Amino acid sequence: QLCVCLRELRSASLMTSVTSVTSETPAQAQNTTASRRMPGAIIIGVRKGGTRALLEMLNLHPDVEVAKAEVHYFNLDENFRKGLDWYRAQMPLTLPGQVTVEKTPGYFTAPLAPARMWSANPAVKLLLIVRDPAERLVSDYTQVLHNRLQQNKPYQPLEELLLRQGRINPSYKALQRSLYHQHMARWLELFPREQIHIVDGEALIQDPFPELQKAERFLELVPQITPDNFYFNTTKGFYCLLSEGHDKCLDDSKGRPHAPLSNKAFQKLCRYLWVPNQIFFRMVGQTFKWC
Ligand SMILES: Nc1ncnc2c1ncn2[C@@H]1O[C@H](COP(=O)(O)OS(=O)(=O)O)[C@@H](OP(=O)(O)O)[C@H]1O
Repeated sequence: QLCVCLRELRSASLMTSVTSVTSETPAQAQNTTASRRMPGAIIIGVRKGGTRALLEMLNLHPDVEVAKAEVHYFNLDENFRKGLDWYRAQMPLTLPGQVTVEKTPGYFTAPLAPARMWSANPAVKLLLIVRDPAERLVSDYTQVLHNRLQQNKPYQPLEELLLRQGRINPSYKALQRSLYHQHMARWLELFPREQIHIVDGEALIQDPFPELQKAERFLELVPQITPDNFYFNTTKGFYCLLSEGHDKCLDDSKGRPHAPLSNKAFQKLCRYLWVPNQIFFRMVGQTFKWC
């Protein structure tokens, strides 16, 4: 009930600290004080990896409250300058014992994000959802293309950006974001490996429940999410969420048809990514079935 109440408070954007009205002693009342707390866990990336799905799925747990919008605190200087009080104010109301989770996929590739996050809270738990980096690149391009089309801006075909004189163009930004080992190395300089939980993005699409069970364990939550929280929506082509009689699918920006890329160019990309992927697998002690 408190959880439902909190959700209402959050959507009404009320004050930063609210005490429930009961006939408790001040100490008991303090225990039910809802306030905006620093995140106990952050989904740091990867962009287009399934970060929104993971956040919404974690939010099924009654002891998890999530920041609905991406906060971009540790990656954008203009937000970072606003300080930790500003950051905390972006968080949802929670009760003691609940875990606050935020997701900003831009953190993973931002050079300064690991050190900034470490100084804010070296004990914060990190979640990284990964996906085949070749597919991720195409999805990344598709999103940029969609935004440019909406703003009537010119755009280049993917193949033109990805290839220069028939070879993979290493300065293409979306390709750099897919070199997971380079970014991961920076996080592992500061955070111990066991403080970073890696979620398999493809597995989350195929069958979300087992991935959520692992995430619950990592976050030391009492298991509460069940297979009944998910159903496959044939129209959407993805699993959607069921909770307290409500169902929720992610919006149409998730699962868009990907921009075209010739099979030949895609194979070149896969070959290019093979070594970086092997380095990443070794670095994290986990392997994935990527192209
Ligand atoms: N259940 C469910 N419903 C819809 N979409 C799902 C789901 N699970 C994972 N995905 C995949 O999430 C991909 C988008 O990833 P992100 O949310 O990380 O994107 S973003 O970086 O925040 O823009 C999105 O990628 P694309 O298919 O390339 O659009 C989806 O494949």
